[in-house]
Amino acid sequence: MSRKNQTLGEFIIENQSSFKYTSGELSRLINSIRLAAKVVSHEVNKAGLVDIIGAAGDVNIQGEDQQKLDVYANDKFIQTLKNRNIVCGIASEEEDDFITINSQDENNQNKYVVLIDPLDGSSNIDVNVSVGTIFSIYRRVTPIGTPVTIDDFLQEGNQQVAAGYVVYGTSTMLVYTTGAGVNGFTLNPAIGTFYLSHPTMEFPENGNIYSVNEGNYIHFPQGVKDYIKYCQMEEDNRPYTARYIGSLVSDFHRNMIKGGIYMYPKSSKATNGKLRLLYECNPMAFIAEQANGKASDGVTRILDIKPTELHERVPFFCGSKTMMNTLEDFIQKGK
Ligand SMILES: O=P(O)(O)OC[C@H]1O[C@](O)(COP(=O)(O)O)[C@@H](O)[C@@H]1O
Ligand SMILES: [Mg+2]
Ligand SMILES: [Mg+2]
Repeated sequence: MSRKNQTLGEFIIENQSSFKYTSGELSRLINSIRLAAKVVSHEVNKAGLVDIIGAAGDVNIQGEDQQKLDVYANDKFIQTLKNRNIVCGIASEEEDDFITINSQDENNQNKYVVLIDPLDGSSNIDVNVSVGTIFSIYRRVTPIGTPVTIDDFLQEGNQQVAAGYVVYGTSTMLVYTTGAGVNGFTLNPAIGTFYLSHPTMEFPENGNIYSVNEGNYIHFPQGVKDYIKYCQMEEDNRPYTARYIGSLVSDFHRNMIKGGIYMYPKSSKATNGKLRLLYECNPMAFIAEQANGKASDGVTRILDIKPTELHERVPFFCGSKTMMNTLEDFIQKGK
C-alpha cells in the first residue's frame, strides 16, 4: 500500500518496526533520544517567547555565542542520556571536554558513547527557521568498568552503531539508521508519539538542488568555484536550484527527499571548513550512505577519516551520488 493512502492507524508504530535490527540496549538508547527530542521540540515550538530565545551569555569551545536553546537542548539530551544506565560517556558540541557517566564503577556495564550536536542551525533560532539535533552512537573501545578515555570518542565514522537527527521544522521528525537503512518518524504532538511516516528513506541517484553559502564563494578552492559555476550554467537539466537554509539538518533532509548536494567547503577564512567531524559530518555521512547517498571531504570518504581531536572540523560534501561524483571530479581537476 502506498504511503499516501495509509491512515494514521496503519502507520507502523516505531516500537514494532524500527528495532528489528537493534539490540535491546541500543533500542532503549534510541528511546531516550526520542524522549529528549519531544521535550526539545516543545521548547523549540515556543522559542518565540522571551524566556528561551536569544544568547545565553556564554561562549562555547567553538568560540560561538551560545544561544539559550543551544544550552537548553544540550542540558536536556545529556540529562536524558545519563538517566538510562546505557551510556558511559557523552561528547557534545556545547561541552569543552567529554562527560564520563560513572564508568569507573566496576559494575557499570554501560557500553555506548554518544556524540551530539544538540542544536544544529543556531543562527536560525531567533528568526523562526528550522533547526535540528544530530547524534552519533558508538560502542566504547575501553574495557567495561574502566575509565572512559578520549579513544572511546576518536573512532572512525565507519565504527558507528547508529546515527540520526531530529529536524524541528513544520513538523518534528526523527530520522535514523542502525546500519540497515534509514527510517523517518514524524511526531504527533497531540499524543507525543512518533509514527513511521518515511520508511526506507533514500537519496535519489541524481538531483538538481545545490546547498552552499555562496557568500563565501570568493574564498572557496578553485574546484568548488568551478562546480558552482557548472550548477549555474544553462545546459542539460541546469541551471540547478539554489537552496540554503543555514541548518545542515534541514538542508540535508530536503536534499535526501528531493535529491541534491550540500557543501560546506574549506575556505581562506575557514581552513578546515566549519562543520565538526565527530558530531555533524560522521552521523550525517552514515545516514547518507545508508540512504544510497555519498559523503566526503571532497577527496576522502568521511567515514574513513581518523579523528585526532574532539571538535575537529573537516570540509563536508554530501548528497546524491551522481552530483557528488561530478563535484569530486571538479575538485580533482581544480584543486
Ligand atoms: O552560516 P554558515 O557559515 O553558512 O553556516 C551554516 C551551517 O552552520 C551550522 O549552523 C553549524 O551548526 P551549529 O549551528 O550546530 O553550529 C550548520 O547547521 C549550517 O549548515
Ligand atoms: Mg551543527
Ligand atoms: Mg549546534
